[in-house]
Amino acid sequence: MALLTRIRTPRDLDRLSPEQLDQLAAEVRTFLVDAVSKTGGHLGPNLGVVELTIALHRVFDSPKDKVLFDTGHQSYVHKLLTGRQDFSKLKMKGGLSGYPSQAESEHDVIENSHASTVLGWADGLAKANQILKKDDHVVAVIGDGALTGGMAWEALNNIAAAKDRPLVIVVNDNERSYAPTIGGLANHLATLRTTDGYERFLARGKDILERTPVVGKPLYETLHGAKKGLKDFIAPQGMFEDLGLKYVGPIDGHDIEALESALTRAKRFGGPVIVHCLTEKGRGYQPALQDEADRFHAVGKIHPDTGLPIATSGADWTSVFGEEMVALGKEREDIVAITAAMLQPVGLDKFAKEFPERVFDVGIAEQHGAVSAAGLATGGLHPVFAVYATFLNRAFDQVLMDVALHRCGVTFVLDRAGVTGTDGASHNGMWDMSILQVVPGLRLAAPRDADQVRAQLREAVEVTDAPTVVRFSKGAVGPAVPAVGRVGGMDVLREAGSERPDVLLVSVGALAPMCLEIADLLDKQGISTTVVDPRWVKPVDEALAPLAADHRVVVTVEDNSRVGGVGSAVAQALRDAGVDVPLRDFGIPPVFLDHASRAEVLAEIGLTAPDVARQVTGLVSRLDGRFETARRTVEPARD
Ligand SMILES: Cc1ncc(C[n+]2csc(CCOP(=O)(O)OP(=O)(O)O)c2C)c(N)n1
Ligand SMILES: CC(=O)[C@@H](O)[C@H](O)COP(=O)(O)O
Ligand SMILES: [Mg+2]
Repeated sequence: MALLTRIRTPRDLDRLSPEQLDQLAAEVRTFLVDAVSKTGGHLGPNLGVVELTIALHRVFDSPKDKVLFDTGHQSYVHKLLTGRQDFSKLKMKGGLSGYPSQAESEHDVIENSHASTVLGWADGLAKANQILKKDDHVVAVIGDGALTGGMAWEALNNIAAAKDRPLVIVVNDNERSYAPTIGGLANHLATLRTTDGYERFLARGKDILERTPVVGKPLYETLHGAKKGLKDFIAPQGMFEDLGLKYVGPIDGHDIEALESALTRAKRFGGPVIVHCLTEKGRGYQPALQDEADRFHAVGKIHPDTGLPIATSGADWTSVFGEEMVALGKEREDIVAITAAMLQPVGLDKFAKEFPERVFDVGIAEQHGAVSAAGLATGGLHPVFAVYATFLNRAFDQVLMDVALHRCGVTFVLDRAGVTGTDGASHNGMWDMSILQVVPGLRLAAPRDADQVRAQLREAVEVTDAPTVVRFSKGAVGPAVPAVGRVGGMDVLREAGSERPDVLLVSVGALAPMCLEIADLLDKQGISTTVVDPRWVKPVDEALAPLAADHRVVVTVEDNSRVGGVGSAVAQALRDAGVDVPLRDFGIPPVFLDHASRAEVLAEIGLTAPDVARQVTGLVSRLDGRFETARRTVEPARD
């Protein structure tokens, strides 16, 4: 690491020779494999942008110039070159974020890990520079996958309209999201990739012609002057040029010299320009290159030399869902599946293998996924759209106004619901049970264990006139939590065992084991508790209000924002039923959560059994004066 450790700021790159730059790239790759194999992270994407990021920071002057990354998962090299080389706690509490972080560095801008937003940011920054007459440059790096997102095209439409507004767009084209990127855009990029770039031709032609000054130079000027016809003839630039964007490329994204040349030309262009870079996800690391599934897009801890996972997790929520989908697919031909470029991460890979014609990868296009689901349902099928909870946020209007308004039988399966933790604020699935509360007719299930995932998925796909949602956590599925009874549609997980029970504890989804632990802790305080799992949290079960009336306190516990979540809905249901029982709702506070493990985040926000039990004990004690009694008995002895 002789060179890498000497790079403290991007300006330290300026003095390096071409040979040293190649050595630096090799050192960065070695560092990435060594560090990320220990912590887990986005190894493949970052191995693919080593030379690109070095060239970017040599041509542009961050932080004066803004170097922006779409999704941000490929910003590890950027961090290494901007003074952050301790990756020992990557994505861990107190360690580096796995994405850009303004708190970490003045070189970082976009912290949002949701794809396809970088061009919007860049458009705004470029407009600000123009109005404020700042000569700062804006360069936005967007992957071929992120380019399939609708917002990217909304931004391009605006960017292309301003021919005089400098903005450099780098398309990091590695032909993959997780799997190969789908769609017409991917095909178009492939055309551009295979065409012998006009720029290369021009560069070669210029080199030859300039060596013959008498004839060459005037001839070069003539050719350059006729470049439109020449360009179309030699290398059709397709839609980017048709949109009015200057296109530079395709450029070898692993050739620092070629990259610097293209980026320098783009920087000087004085308007919006696209630099199309061809890169290789996982480059330089054989295990990644051999991994056809996703080229080590996001890995856990791995053996650095083999790439094999160190810890193999047991059954997880995702695989339980994926297996039940295959069973359902065999039973019902109308069941089809949708993914937004995440077939394997959401567990649809087995379904796709079994029913290749009944699964649709729409690209990173959740809004389109939801609307096309409305079309599929209207056409007589039952689509199951599997998506991470946090990514459904952007398709809220489509769920509301296309799926629900038209009473379409569409099932949304939200993986990574609740606190995920290590991917930072924008990855927590903490908003779905709030924003979806307002969707008329929508039914929302939160399974508590594997059996309930299977059961509630089956119940969901039976609904043909409204959207249904099944949401579950990230990672290993918890222990089976059997019901001991039933009230209305709700499972009773624990009887209070007393005539006038103190607490009705409404347990939501995967927090069931924690809720049973809370009941045990309350039991030790002489507080009797009934624990119920509503299973379908929206609409609130009609039996809940009468059941609450038989208790002295209602407590709800959910892995979702407290604001507008299940607790709020239950409180409203009690009010509507005229049941005047105190309610205390426990959930995630309305804040952005810093990256840490799920357990660390839950502890930080007080969503643990001891924390909840302590607060409920205080509430019950205050209710019946026990607190007063207790205080009197502990008053200091009179002297
Ligand atoms: C809205 C949204 N949907 C899905 C994801 C999950 N995701 C993260 S990276 C990625 C693939 C990105 O592909 P690309 O933009 O080509 O970047 P690469 O990893 O190839 O560098 C996806 C689908 C996301 N971050 N945001
Ligand atoms: C950057 C991105 O959005 C995905 O790669 C995400 O980080 C994957 O999350 P999981 O590791 O939970 O599948
Ligand atoms: Mg890509």
